[in-house]
Order: sequence, then structure tokens, then C-alpha cells
Amino acid sequence: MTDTLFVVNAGSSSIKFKLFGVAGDDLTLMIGGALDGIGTRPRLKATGGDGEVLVERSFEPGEIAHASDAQHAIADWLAPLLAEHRLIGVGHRVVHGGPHYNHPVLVDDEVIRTLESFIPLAPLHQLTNLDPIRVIRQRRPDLPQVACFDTAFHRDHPEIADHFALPRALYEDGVRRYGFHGLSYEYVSSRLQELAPDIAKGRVVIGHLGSGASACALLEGRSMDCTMSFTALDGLPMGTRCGALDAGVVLHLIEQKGMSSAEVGHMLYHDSGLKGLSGISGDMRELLASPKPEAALAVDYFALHVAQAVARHAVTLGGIDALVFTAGIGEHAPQIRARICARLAFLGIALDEARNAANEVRLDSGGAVRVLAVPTDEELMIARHTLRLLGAPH
Ligand SMILES: Nc1ncnc2c1ncn2[C@@H]1O[C@H](COP(=O)(O)OP(=O)(O)O)[C@@H](O)[C@H]1O
Ligand SMILES: CC(=O)OP(=O)(O)O
Ligand SMILES: [Mg+2]
Repeated sequence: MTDTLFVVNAGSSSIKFKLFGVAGDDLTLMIGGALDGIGTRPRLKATGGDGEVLVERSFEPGEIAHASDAQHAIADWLAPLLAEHRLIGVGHRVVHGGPHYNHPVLVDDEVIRTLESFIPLAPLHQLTNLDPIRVIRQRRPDLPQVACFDTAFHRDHPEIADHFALPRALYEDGVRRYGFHGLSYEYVSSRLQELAPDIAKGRVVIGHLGSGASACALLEGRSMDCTMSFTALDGLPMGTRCGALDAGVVLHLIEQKGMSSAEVGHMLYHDSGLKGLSGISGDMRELLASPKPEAALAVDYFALHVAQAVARHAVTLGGIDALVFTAGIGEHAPQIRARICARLAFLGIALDEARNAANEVRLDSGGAVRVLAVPTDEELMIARHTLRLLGAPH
């Protein structure tokens, strides 16, 4: 029987999972899959270590309306395959680690309690992240589980990036600019060290453009700033989230429009961003396929705001040596990358059209700023952290 590690990565529109074989410190991918399009176009797809398709099926939106439906569908399909191997541990992506965790931790009751206290700070994710931890703990209390945080990578960012311009007492109370997508940034940064070691040491901006989207400024591979902050609502406009917003709008909705905080919260997390702007969909593929002017406006808005964030990070870094695209949109949407880069031409950013259209890794046309598309692998990052914490099996 092979020793294996299982990894769960619950995002806002998908649950991704991977099973790795473990031999000493080596991790070998055995199964990788995702159930994405939760609530819109649910689809379960998984492949084996050589890329062979193991399952591919679509569901009606109502069949997989919530993350819990997706967890059950994945568990039903996966259970017999997992039983063929010896599972030594499970690694989880947990979006919010608060001020407590700047590194992955072994899960116990106390850790679960602490992480539950962050549910209001990540309503789209935290509960979905903790659910599988609790279910596995009930069924297999002997199995070590490791929580890896989206916030941990940013915990050592400079003090100036950690503050809002609010009364200091709030900072002491935990109202800080945490930053998210850290597992993705950590992985992409490690890939950059392999792909372009000269650049990896420099001033790098990574755009994690998925259903949730953020941009991170990195110097020598360390986070200097992130557009997401206290919650995963801040920064860029996203699939269904508003991004940075005048706090006065929130006051107006509550005080003048009589909305409850729950109603405002639902609107900002679920009905805003690309979905709110277009009135059509929060899925970038659907917007790109739509002939409607509202879809075009939403796409333009997204590209402008990403470009603005890149320029802002260039100020933080005192220049920019590389712009790296990752996640669903960043890896697969040449039209969006082209629109973002066109707005950044004044910084010396220029794409090679053919490379961009072909989704190659290197995308620039040879100018001063390197542009790359690097597929993220949050699951491999989680597996590495989990194995490091548990120690290689004997
Ligand atoms: N080929 C593509 N063209 C444009 N957008 C794409 C493409 N493939 C995926 N996307 C977009 O990527 C987003 C999902 O990204 P992903 O990183 O998987 O999100 P998450 O992890 O937050 O669930 C969706 O908006 C989807 O429309
Ligand atoms: C933090 C966050 O927004 O994650 P995702 O993009 O996976 O929804
Ligand atoms: Mg994601």
C-alpha cells in the first residue's frame, strides 16, 4: 500500500482536491480534481497522475447548490479510491488564520475553536474550509490534519501594510490588513525561483485572478502588500464581491436605505463584482461570450482595476521587474491579460501577442518587464507544508 496525503482546497466557487503519494520527502500526484461552478454550472472532473480522465460529469445547478453538496459528491466518488491506499494525513486550505497563525498548524479542538471565531471574517470560505476538517475528525480521529492559511504568507509583511488609517485600538483588537491567497503566492513565487531565478529576487507583482481576485507585491519572494486586507472583500472587483468600496456606501445602505447588516453583507459578497456590474454573471467566461454592453463594461472595469493595482504595487516596490498572472482568469484568459497589459504600457509592460494567445509561460515581447503566466498549485503548496509538519513517513 502506498502512503498518501490528501489535500482539500475549498474556494468560493469550487472545491479542488489532490491525492499525493509520499515516499520520503517526495510527493507524487496520484489524483487531482475539482468540482467547480458550484451553484452555476457544477462539474466534477478528476484525472490520474498521467493526466488520464477518471471522472467527468456535469450536474444541474440545483443538485450542487452549495459547498456541502459538492463535498458529498466528491466524497461519494473518492471513498473507494482512497481505501486502496494508506492515508497518513490530510492538508486543508483555511482562508483566515487571523493574527494567530503565520504558519500551518496541526488541527486540534482548540485550533478549530479559534478558526471558527474567524467565520464572520470569511463568510464565503471559512465554514466551507472547516466542515471537511470536522467531518474527517469525527470519522477518523486518528488521522492528523493540518490547516494551511491564506493569510500566513502575508503575516510578515511590513508594518505599514498591516494598518488601516483607523484608531489604533482597533488594530490591537485584530482589525488588520491580513491579505489572502497566500498559498497561491507562495507557490507561484517558488515556481518563479525555478523558471526565472534572476527575476524572482526582484520586484514582482502577482495577480491571482480567479473567482476571488487579488494582487500581491513581492520583494525577494516576500509579501510587501496585498490588495485583499481584513477580509477577502477588499481590493479588486471579483466574481460576486465588490472589491474596495467607499465605506460611506455601507453607512448609507444601513442608515438611509434601512438595510440590515446581513442584507448588506449578502449584497457585497454574493451580488456585487462582475455579477452586480453586468447583471448577467460573475463568471468571466460567460461575460466574454456575451454580446451585451453591460458585460463589456464589467470586463473593462475588471481589467482597469487590476492594472491600477499593479501600478500601485509598482509604487510600493519602487518599480517592477515582473508581472505574473495566475488562477482561473490569469492562466486562461488572454483577452483579459491583453487589456490589463495595454493599460500598463507606460510602465514598460508589453505582451507578445502570439505567446499570450497560446497561454505560454513567458508572455512579454522582450522589454524591461518580464510578463509570465504561471499556473498556481495551492494543493501542492498545502501538501508540502503538511508533509513538513507531519514529517516523512517511516
Ligand atoms: N478560459 C477561461 N477564460 C476566461 N475565464 C476563465 C477561463 N477559465 C476559467 N476562467 C474563470 O476563472 C474563474 C475561476 O477561477 P478559479 O481560480 O478556479 O476560482 P476559485 O478558486 O476562486 O474558485 C471564473 O471566473 C472563470 O470564469
Ligand atoms: C480568498 C479567496 O477569495 O479565495 P478564492 O479566490 O479561492 O475564492
Ligand atoms: Mg481559488
